[in-house]
Amino acid sequence: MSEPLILRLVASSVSVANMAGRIIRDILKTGDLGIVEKGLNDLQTEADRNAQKCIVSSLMKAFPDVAIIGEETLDYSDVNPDWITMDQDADVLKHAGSIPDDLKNISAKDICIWVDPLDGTAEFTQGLLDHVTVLIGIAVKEKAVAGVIYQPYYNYQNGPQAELGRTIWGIVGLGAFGFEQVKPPAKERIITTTRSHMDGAVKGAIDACQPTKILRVGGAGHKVLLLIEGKAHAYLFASPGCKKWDTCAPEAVLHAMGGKLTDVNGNFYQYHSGVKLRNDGGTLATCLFEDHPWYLSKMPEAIRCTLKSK
Ligand SMILES: Nc1ncnc2c1ncn2[C@@H]1O[C@H](COP(=O)(O)OS(=O)(=O)O)[C@@H](OP(=O)(O)O)[C@H]1O
Ligand SMILES: [Mg+2]
Ligand SMILES: [Mg+2]
Ligand SMILES: [Mg+2]
Repeated sequence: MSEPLILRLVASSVSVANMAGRIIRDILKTGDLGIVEKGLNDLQTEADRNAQKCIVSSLMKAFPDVAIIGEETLDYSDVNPDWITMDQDADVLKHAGSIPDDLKNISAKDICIWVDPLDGTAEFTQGLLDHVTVLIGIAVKEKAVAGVIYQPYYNYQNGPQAELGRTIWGIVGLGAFGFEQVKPPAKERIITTTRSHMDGAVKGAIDACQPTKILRVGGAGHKVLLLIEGKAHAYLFASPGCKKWDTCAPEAVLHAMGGKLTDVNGNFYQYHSGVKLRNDGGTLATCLFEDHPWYLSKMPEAIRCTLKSK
């Protein structure tokens, strides 16, 4: 009998995220990023385009009845056949006996896959390579239930011989894998936030939490990696900048390991295929779910009102 659909989706997503990571690294090696300005402070490179072509074409072929939404608007008529993979990661498939009951019998029509082929594009163009992640989030009905975060330049500080890349994945109710879970330092309050889009509201919300340290880094995926590895206590971005493809995979991985991601009013985002793309309510994520209410209680009233999710 074949493995449960949720596991096959995650196993395919892990394999295709690894291939997308190789595509990203190959483009950087050419030295020509093919940068297009989609809008103000909003870049797209050949790596974003080709990585998404690889991910969406592969997943569409493997799961033709599932909705897939990617960040980039693309023409899929010229996809390189070498970028289409039907591989399924064997280590993921080993978990077939531990799937939580509510995910055992999901239906393809209830699934939406959210793809950010390259999260941290600005940082990629600036050489801040560890900020880059490939994000594939899987939602069943409105809930983010599984996610893959592939970090293509993990280890790059260790020199040219170092093996690059790592895969983190999780399923809510099963667990999260591919990293060492470390609790954040008890006597500190480290908050990670945007490096590129700081404004009065973002700063006001952070200041209200009286952090001992602020880590300004790129990418929703990278910021959630800082949480799950205990390098930050909270990810706070009191701005409607993130989209559903930024938060679906990170939210699922975080929830799978005991953290929590909501808007700044404490509401969960919804991820069914008809939902609004923009996360109007901002982002508050904590690596320990029990810390979440404290951060919510510190949100200034004016910011909570402005960022009411619509
Ligand atoms: N309109 C608007 N207002 C405020 N902030 C915005 C806006 N659009 C994008 N952003 C922030 O820009 C960062 C990069 O966006 P993306 O994650 O969409 O980019 S990408 O995946 O790298 O292409 C990301 O912030 P970082 O957290 O610094 O990565 C987004 O939250
Ligand atoms: Mg982008
Ligand atoms: Mg993104
Ligand atoms: Mg992107």
